Amino acid sequence: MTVKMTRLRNGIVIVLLIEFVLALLGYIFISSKTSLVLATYIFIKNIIMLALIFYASSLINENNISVSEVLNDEAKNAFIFGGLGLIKYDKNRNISWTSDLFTEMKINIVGKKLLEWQPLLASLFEDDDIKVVDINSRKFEVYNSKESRMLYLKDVSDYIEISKEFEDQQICVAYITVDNYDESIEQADEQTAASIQSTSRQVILDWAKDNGVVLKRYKSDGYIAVFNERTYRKQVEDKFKILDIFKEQAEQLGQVMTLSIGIGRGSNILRELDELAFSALSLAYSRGGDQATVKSNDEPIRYFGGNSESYEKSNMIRARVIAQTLAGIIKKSDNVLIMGHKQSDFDSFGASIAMYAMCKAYGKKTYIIIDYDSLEEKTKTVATNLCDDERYRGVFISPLRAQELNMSNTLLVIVDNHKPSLAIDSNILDIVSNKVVIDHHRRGEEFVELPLLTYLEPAASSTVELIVELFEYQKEEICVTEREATIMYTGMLIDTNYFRTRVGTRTFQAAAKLKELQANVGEAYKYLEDDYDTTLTKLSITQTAYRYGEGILIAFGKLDKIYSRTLLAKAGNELLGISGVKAVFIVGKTGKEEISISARSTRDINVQLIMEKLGGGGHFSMAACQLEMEDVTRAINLLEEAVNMYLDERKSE
Ligand SMILES: Nc1ncnc2c1ncn2[C@@H]1O[C@H](COP(=O)(O)O[C@H]2[C@@H](O)[C@H](n3cnc4c(N)ncnc43)O[C@@H]2COP(=O)(O)O)[C@@H](O)[C@H]1O
Ligand SMILES: [Mn+2]
Repeated sequence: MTVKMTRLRNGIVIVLLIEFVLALLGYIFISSKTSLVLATYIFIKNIIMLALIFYASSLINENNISVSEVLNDEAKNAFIFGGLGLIKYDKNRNISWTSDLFTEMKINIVGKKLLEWQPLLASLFEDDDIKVVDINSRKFEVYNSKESRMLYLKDVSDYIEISKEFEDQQICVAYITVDNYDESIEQADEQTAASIQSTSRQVILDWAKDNGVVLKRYKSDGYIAVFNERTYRKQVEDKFKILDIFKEQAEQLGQVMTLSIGIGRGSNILRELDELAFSALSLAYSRGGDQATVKSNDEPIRYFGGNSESYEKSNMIRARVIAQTLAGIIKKSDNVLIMGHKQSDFDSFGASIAMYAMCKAYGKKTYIIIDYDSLEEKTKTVATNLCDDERYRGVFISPLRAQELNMSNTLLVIVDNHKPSLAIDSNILDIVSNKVVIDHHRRGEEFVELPLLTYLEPAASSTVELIVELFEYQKEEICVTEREATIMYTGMLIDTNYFRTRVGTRTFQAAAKLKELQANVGEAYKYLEDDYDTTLTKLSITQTAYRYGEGILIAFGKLDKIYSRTLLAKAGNELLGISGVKAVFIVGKTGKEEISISARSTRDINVQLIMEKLGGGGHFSMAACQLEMEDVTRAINLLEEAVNMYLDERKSE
């Protein structure tokens, strides 16, 4: 209602009241029948009139009026100029009035249902305070005043465009390196080497030119690139197809070369972008290369690619440098603690034994941290027997005992894992400051804090392989008994699925070295033999296998039976032996509220990426995850979704 109308209404009300008071006074002073009738008549008439006046004013309050009537013409123009609009709706959310902006935009929505016109506004009636919607190709920010049933609209198209442009122009820095470049050149004849150099360079230069990337080569196989967010987003949409283009071109030259890309983004400080990009590149390396890893200040790390299994680097320079650095660190330490992963298996335990032998060669007091309650069943049998060996008196200690030792100049060597959550005891990681990590898993986000030395080699078959290789470069003679060599050999058997997967020439060299150290191969196989009942249980799982897509099998355990993770892994190994099978997933209960999935694959499918989608990890062809739930069927559904997602992502690459 306008101010004038309110004043008029109030004036009429006062007149009616005065009329009634006068009639009442007339009756009091005259006291005649006529004055009584008149006073009663005026009373009833005025009551009716007051009711009508208040009803009419409430109707006026609800009904259509223009901004110009409420305010004045200048305010109306100001609203239109400022891109401000108002929409009034009734209790049924029907639009009862719109401000002049809508007339200007030739939009007539009075009488329409608000949410039929703009369904996105529904959230304004729930939690959201403000929503941005498209109206006639312009963007409007809308606020809902529920009390007055009024929507306030503000045209924010220009602001959104400028802010998008600002975001698009943010700088990203990338390090791009060619994996296996030096090795390929070294082994090639002159002509092929020239083609390798020119082709690899040209592919990267073409990509940079097509995408408006500033590129500078800073070493024979490394480039630094600068581009903006718009270009980065395009790469994300294309799923970094430069990775595949490069790989294909290398294949045409008969070479195994891929790209590793580390990108830093999400900061205005160039130095910070450089640091993010460099650490993203290290992450790409430690995950096996052939991928782009993106690090930003405010978003989780993103990975793209990673579709080839890491291939072995033929030169051993890195192993030699690591061996010498490690020897130096051991010599400087007073004593050494060695720790594998929870549910230690033969690789974790074998690697601990191998590390123990190396530290003893340098005369250091050395302990192996062991948790008998969390040892893989067969490893437990072997570890318990080893305790009786004179050489191992007092060597195996519990995590609690390890925490009690004097830690002033202690070295902690973490083997076969690098995530604190997977370590036998994560508290020790906080107590000991001098740490070394030796592992063959692809690096995940979680990592031991500030190690003195990290030897992470995802191309290696096992951690045993990595440590046995280091033996070669030690100045002191390393003494290993037949039994120790056999345990280490068993670790290699487990992690290579009996030399079927992830084996390279270095794997066989390490196996040969163990044989030289008198490893008993027959005994190693015996360590892994299953009894009759276990074999039947394993068969009961493999029998459930069903096809899920081409070359993929999913099998599962009984819904109410609890299995060991090893058993699931074994069932997976069995199924992978079937011809035409590219990947297998075994789902089973491993605790009251824990379901584990063990995944195995050939070179075609990266099961690590699939398991990562479910919070797990591992390697390209051997991975797993644990889900906190009771229902096996639900876990299978989640697994199928993760497989679909992975296949869709690959299809679109
Ligand atoms: N939550 C996780 N996050 C990251 N990575 C994970 C997680 N859970 C598991 N992983 C890694 O995934 C692979 C595969 O694990 P798996 O359980 O399927 O297989 C391991 C053992 O269960 C299995 N194994 C141990 N003993 C035997 C045996 N006697 N016979 C057959 N199989 C056996 O071998 C796998 C050993 O893997 P390793 O620890 O890497 O040496 C694995 O890398 C997990 O670390
Ligand atoms: Mn291992």
